[in-house]
Amino acid sequence: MNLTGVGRRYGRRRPWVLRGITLELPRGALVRLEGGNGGGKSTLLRLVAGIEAPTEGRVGGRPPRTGYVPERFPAALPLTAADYLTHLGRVHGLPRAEAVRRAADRLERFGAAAYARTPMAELSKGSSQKVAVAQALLAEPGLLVLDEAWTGLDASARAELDRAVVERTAAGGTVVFVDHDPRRLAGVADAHHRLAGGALVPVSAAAGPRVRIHAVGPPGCALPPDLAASPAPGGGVLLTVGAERSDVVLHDLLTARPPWHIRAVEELP
Ligand SMILES: Nc1ncnc2c1ncn2[C@@H]1O[C@H](COP(=O)(O)OP(=O)(O)OP(=O)(O)O)[C@@H](O)[C@H]1O
Repeated sequence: MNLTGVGRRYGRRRPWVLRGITLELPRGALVRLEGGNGGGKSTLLRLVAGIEAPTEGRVGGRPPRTGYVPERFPAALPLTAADYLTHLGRVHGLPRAEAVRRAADRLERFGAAAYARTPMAELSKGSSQKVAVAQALLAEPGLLVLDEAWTGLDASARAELDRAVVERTAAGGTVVFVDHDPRRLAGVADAHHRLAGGALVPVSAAAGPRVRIHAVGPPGCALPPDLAASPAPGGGVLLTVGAERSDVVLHDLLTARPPWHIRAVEELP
């Protein structure tokens, strides 16, 4: 998906919180956003998740299912944790038995199974945050938006969320996150941007291993969406992607109609 010339302000006479934001969020990418307090990170995440619309500009190509962990999770709901998750599963279109199964599975995964029958309003801050994370992962989203989602989780739940993020991207999902700990998913993120003065500044390219794919397509064929390529000497194109994303990209190329031919795959130093 992508944001083009996006701006957001809360009222015609209010200052712009964000302005001129253009951002590519490719399939399978893990994207980190950072910035100072009040810099507009949560606002940008709400625009990406579709919770708010931009005042100007365009947000396009959002995958069909979005999972979103807000900075403040509205925990005071008149439901137990399991009933809340089951209800959300139903909203996502799951049959009841599958919604019940996934609710139990996600609570178990984040170490919150013991609180399944606890009313949401009685959960501790950390347990409530586990439910917040569980609801975002319920529908195996194609877009996962995490606003300081690790805050308040215990060590094993934090590690589980790290694993869930890597799983989502390996499955071709896009993950966008904000976290105040600079070590969070360090070396795994494909892109890293900083918000400064309402604008987005790239921090650095991915620090992790990169893979270069030399692919040759049938005449006139287009690359699968979200892939940037440079022409290869001798024909075809060269694509450089984060190693953790290379399976998704190769799969997309080989299953394109008509399929691409992969001439070489090389790990970059
Ligand atoms: N619903 C709203 N109505 C009015 N102003 C808002 C609203 N939401 C955000 N803002 C303003 O937008 C600016 C950016 O807020 P935002 O929460 O996006 O920043 P942030 O980078 O996430 O901050 P923090 O690191 O403190 O969480 C702030 O000045 C805030 O007051």
